[in-house]
Amino acid sequence: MSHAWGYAEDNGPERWADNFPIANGPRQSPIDIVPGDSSYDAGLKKLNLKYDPSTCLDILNNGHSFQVTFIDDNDNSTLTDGPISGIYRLKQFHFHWGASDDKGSEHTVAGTKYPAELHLVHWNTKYPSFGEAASQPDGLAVVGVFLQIGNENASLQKVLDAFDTIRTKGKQASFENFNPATLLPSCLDYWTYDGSLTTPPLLESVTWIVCKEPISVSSGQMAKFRSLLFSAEGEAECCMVDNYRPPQPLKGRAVRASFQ
Ligand SMILES: NS(=O)(=O)c1ccc2c(c1)[C@H]1CCC[C@H]1[C@@H](c1ccccc1Cl)N2
Ligand SMILES: [Zn+2]
Repeated sequence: MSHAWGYAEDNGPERWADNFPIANGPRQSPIDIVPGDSSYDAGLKKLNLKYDPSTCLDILNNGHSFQVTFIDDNDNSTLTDGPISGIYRLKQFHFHWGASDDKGSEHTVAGTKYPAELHLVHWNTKYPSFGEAASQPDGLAVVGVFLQIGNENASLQKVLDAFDTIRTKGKQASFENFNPATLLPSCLDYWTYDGSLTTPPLLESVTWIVCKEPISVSSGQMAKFRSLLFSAEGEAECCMVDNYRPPQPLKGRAVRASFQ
């Protein structure tokens, strides 16, 4: 029985290929985005993100990160336009972060790491469910937003205030009436490329949409992220930090920019 994947020495990103050979596939994520190598595409539309706070359901410590999950049986919270066609529904958002402010993001920009990265996960409604979409090359669209150290982020604080109820793996609590649009930067310029989930099962089904402009997070708020645990209640405590995969080979993929 293979032990579960994680981010430790014995089950981390360098070992994922043992159980998930697609880890060495042609369209793996994240990547290092080199702005000078990206090509401006005038055909790329502006992102159209329409989120209804009443679709916000709960918050969960899934043992790899924490996620806020949304009701996705209707088109009340969607992503349209941008680099995609059709309607993609918001399923969940989650973050990746480091043990210190000098690392934590999954994507990097010309080698620069941010202390954290937000992922808003959407699935293509041409497929019957998230699970079905996750196995299709055009099934998912994830909007990535970098966090940089600065002023306290009041919107993010609403999420962090729920952490005491989900400190350990498997803990879940109701989390309602939150508008994830309040976590987006004011400028929605983006880079886009074809990639994958950044954790097992590493499915190559993601259109990545990475915002150029970061949002702010205070050092105190970053400390709150690091108060979560990978471990379940009653297990030896293991701080939830460094839950990021490093950049993967581009393998000839184009990275397009929505801005000049
Ligand atoms: N970092 S990321 O944005 O590339 C990302 C986005 C969505 C999902 C994942 C990672 C991983 C995380 C745990 C489960 C798996 C996936 C999933 C969840 C439940 C059922 C199936 C699957 Cl594939 N959801
Ligand atoms: Zn993620």
